[in-house]
Amino acid sequence: MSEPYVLETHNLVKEFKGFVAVDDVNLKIQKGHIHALIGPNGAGKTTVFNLLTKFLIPTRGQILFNGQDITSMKSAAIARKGVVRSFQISAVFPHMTALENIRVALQRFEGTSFSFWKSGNSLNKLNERCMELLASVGLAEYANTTTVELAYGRKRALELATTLAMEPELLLLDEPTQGMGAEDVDRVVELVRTAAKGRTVLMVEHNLSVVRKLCDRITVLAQGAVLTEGDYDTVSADPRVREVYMGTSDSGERGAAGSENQTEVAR
Ligand SMILES: Nc1ncnc2c1ncn2[C@@H]1O[C@H](COP(=O)(O)OP(=O)(O)OP(=O)(O)O)[C@@H](O)[C@H]1O
Repeated sequence: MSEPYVLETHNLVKEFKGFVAVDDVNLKIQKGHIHALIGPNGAGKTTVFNLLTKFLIPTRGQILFNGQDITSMKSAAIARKGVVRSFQISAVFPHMTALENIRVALQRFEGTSFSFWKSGNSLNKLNERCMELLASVGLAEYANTTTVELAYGRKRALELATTLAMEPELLLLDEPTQGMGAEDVDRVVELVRTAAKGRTVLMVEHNLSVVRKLCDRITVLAQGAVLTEGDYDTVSADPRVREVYMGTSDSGERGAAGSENQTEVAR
C-alpha cells in the first residue's frame, strides 16, 4: 500500500527560457500536516506554488493529488477536487458585507459542485453555513460590517473564510502573514491552526517564527532545488540552511522580515 500522501511531485521542473527556476523537485505532503515551503528570495517557492495550482505549466515532471495525476488538469478542475489556493478564486468584494462575501463564495462553489441547500429551507441553510464560516475565522460579530471597513488582518481572515467555503482538502497558503504587524501575525497563526483542522495545508511563509509555531514539516528550497526537509528543529540546525539564509541579502519590503528570519534560523 502506498503512503498517505495528499500531494506529491515527481521530478518537477520549470524552465523560463532556459533558466531553471524549479529544478527536479520531489515533494511529499502528508495528510493532515501543515507543511511549509521556505527558502531565500528567488529560491523558487512561488513558482512551485504556481505549478501546483496550475497558474504555470511544468516543463517536466508530475503532480499527484491523492495518487491521481493532476499534472495536466486546469486550476478550476483541481479546485473542484479539493486543491484550493487562498486568494486564488476568493477575492473579496470591498463594498459587500462580510456575510455577503461569504454568501457569494458559497454560491460560486454551488455553481461548481453539488448544492446541499437547493431543497426546502434553502436560504436558512445558506445563512447558517455563512455564519459558521464567519465564526470559524472569528468574524461572527462582523457579519454585517462592510468589508472595506475591516482591519487588514480581518480582511485576510474573511478571504480565508471564502476559501474555506470551497471545502478544500488541501489548502495552499501563499505567505498568509505578509505585510502584517505582530498582533495580526499571532491572529493568523491561530486562524491557520483552526483552518488546518481536518485538512492538509501547504504554505509558503517567510516568517520563520510562524513556521516554527505551525508547521509539522518543512521543505527548504534553494536555487530551485530541495536543499533539505524535516521538522523545524532539524531544518534550523542544518548548517546548509543557515548558509543559504545568511548568504541572502533581502531587500525592499521583505528586508525586515528577512533579517528576522535569519536570526530565527541562526538561533
Ligand atoms: N515568469 C518568469 N520568467 C522568468 N523568470 C522567472 C519567472 N518567474 C520566476 N522567475 C525566476 O525564477 C526564480 C524563482 O522565483 P520565485 O518567485 O519562484 O522565487 P521565490 O522563492 O518565490 O522568491 P521570493 O521569496 O522572492 O518570492 C527567480 O530567479 C525568478 O527571477
